[in-house]
Amino acid sequence: MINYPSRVFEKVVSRNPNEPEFHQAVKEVLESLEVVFDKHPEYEELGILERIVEPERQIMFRVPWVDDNGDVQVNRGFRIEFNSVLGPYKGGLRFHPSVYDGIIKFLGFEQIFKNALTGRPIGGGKGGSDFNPKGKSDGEVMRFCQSFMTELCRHIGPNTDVPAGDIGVGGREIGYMFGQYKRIKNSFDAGVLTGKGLGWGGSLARTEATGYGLVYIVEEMLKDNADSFADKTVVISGSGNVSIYATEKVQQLGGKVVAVSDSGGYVYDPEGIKLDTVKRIKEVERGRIKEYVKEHPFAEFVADSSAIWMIDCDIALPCATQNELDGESAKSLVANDVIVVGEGANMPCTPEAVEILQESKIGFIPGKAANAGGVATSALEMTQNAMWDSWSFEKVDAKLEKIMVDIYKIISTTAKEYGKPGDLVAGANIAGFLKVANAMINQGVV
Ligand SMILES: NC(=O)C1=CN([C@@H]2O[C@H](COP(=O)(O)OP(=O)(O)OC[C@H]3O[C@@H](n4cnc5c(N)ncnc54)[C@H](O)[C@@H]3O)[C@@H](O)[C@H]2O)C=CC1
Ligand SMILES: O=C(O)CCC(=O)C(=O)O
Repeated sequence: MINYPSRVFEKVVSRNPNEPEFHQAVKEVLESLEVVFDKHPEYEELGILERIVEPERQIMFRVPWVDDNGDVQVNRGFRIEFNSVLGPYKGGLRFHPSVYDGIIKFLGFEQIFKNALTGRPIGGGKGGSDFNPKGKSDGEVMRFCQSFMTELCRHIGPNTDVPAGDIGVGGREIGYMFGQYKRIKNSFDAGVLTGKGLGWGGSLARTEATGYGLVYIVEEMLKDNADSFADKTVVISGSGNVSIYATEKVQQLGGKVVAVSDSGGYVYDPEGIKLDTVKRIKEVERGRIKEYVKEHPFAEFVADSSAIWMIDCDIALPCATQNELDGESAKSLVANDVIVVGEGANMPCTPEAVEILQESKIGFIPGKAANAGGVATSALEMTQNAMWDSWSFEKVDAKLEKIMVDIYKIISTTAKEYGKPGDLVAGANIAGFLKVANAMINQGVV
């Protein structure tokens, strides 16, 4: 007879057809949990898995807006409120043309366990739209965000569901959405969104948090092996929020980042990436990374973003998007004697890549632990909002660092306890699951 997680997985596939990313995320978690059910038959008796894979609520809505030519455009909006057993639904909004319910569902599912690992009282959710902000004017982005929030505001609130940014959603978009929420509700509910501007309820260090947090947890793993980032050569994909601030922290710790990318390709700068240039191109001009080589003649641009993993390095940090690092890329990292891969993005490594990296004994930290610093700092922003207070950068950063060190300890200890020492995928999935499952038992069948 097939075991409990496999039976639940089969049902997930048949009830959610054509959603391969969601299947991938669920499969990885359920496979890790097989060892848990031998010790805890009560989870099966209470249908914990059947409930955990089913979102509490899924919202899909029309987002009509008018472009600069006066033409009406229609996009799809999504919010998937996955699990609120630990606190209000919490997770970002992604604006990208690839968005459909399968992507939002995989991200929302990951968010449940990630948020549990942070130790903060936050449930899991995610949302977004197939709107493509690339090439849109500020006015178009504003009108889109206002229309998106006109519907979303019915479903969110500081104690209900608290969205934030993700791919394609940064400070500008959060500002437009907050303005529209406040206008409709006639209420300055600072805690309804995180990633806000510093002058109106945002937290210092939230912008930096995901990238910094990633580097803190990787540094902790290196420390466990009597090593550090100093003098390490590092490759970081993407050149958005997570990548930029991971690069900044690696550089502060004495490492050399030699390559970053966007969906058009990567730049390789053997002298070390000049972060000021990347910040200007991406954060101010909203341009393409290939512009970098115009200013730095020793750098090279290669119009193939996936080839970034062929570059010789010590540490690889995928910080762009799901499934960006496949089996071939993993083989190349192994051949180049990489020592650690830390996932800054959500599910950036394919299952085949994870298997290859783990079999080769490369230190591997999965996204739900490695990129948890962003949402953890969002929770710190919610705390400050609830207290009508704002903390210094140093205070928030110190809390973030401690949260990341604690996550590393929890996931490595849990992996050992369940007979899988060094397997941080299992450690993260099991530790996150136990916290959520036990709270679900306490709260009854709801
Ligand atoms: N922003 C946050 O606080 C958090 C983000 N994440 C995850 O980190 C990843 C990146 O998110 P952000 O930096 O916030 O988004 P962003 O929109 O600021 O940046 C995304 C970057 O990835 C690049 N990109 C997209 N597809 C690519 C590809 N195939 N190859 C190379 N580059 C590609 C884009 O050009 C852009 O530079 C996503 O997986 C997101 O879910 C995870 C935790 C928190
Ligand atoms: O800060 C947040 O709530 C969102 C973070 C996020 O979307 C993520 O962890 O993937």
